[in-house]
Amino acid sequence: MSTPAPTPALELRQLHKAFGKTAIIRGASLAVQPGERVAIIGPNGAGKSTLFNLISGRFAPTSGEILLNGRRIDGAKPYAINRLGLSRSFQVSNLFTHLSVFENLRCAVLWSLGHRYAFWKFLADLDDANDRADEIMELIKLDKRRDVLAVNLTYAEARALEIGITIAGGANVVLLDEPTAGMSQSETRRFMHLIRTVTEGRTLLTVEHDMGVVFGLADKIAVLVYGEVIAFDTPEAVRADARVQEAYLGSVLAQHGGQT
Ligand SMILES: Nc1ncnc2c1ncn2[C@@H]1O[C@H](COP(=O)(O)OP(=O)(O)OP(=O)(O)O)[C@@H](O)[C@H]1O
Repeated sequence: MSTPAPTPALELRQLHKAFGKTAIIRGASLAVQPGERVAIIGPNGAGKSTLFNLISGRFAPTSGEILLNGRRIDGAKPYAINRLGLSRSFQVSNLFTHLSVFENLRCAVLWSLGHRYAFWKFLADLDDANDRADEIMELIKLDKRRDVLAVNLTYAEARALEIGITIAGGANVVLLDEPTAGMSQSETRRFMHLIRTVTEGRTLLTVEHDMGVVFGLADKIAVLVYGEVIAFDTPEAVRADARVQEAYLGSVLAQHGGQT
């Protein structure tokens, strides 16, 4: 008897999204297994951000299904999806700039515990939240910057804090939108290592334009072209896929002098 296939951590089934009469996502399907790191790539305007907005609940799909750990979430509100274990990176500008690194993390932990309304529970959980904030701070390597206000962090540090906040609630599916955008090459290399550490044991979905990051980080790559997933496979298989070469990757590799 064969063992049943595991429930995907995240599954898209024939997802469609139109803005007015313009179809942007056109039957996208994808099944991401628990613990996989997946990069979504594709030409400008292919619908990558729209897909993230659908998964995280910012937009409701026109049709199709989204399942998180086997449970339908399409059309659910972002906070409800977050409570079910999916977290999306916030932009740096969403940090509390005049709180310290530690305070930002503690706020995120407390928010995820759902104690923003009950003050007595808030106090009881403060110790736990402090411990958890300390743990995350070590994980994102900002423990030496504990009391620095977010406004005074370097760009890369702020992005690390953003990722810390993203995982503060213990989400098992993490969406990162261009995590290394705006970083130097050496910062990018360090940051890839940090993303690996922080997402260990979690499922990661990332939109990324930097092919070095894509091929260095992802277990699998999903290629989105005109709102459809035209390939979903290992980096080696995607690189060798003739349709991908033709639709997208050929031109990207040419721009990068064939380097990935
Ligand atoms: N809220 C919206 N209303 C109308 N059109 C939208 C909306 N959001 C996105 N679009 C359109 O959907 C298309 C896909 O945009 P999207 O940002 O998802 O692509 P992308 O693959 O993330 O592109 P890029 O790589 O350039 O960031 C674009 O033509 C965009 O103008």
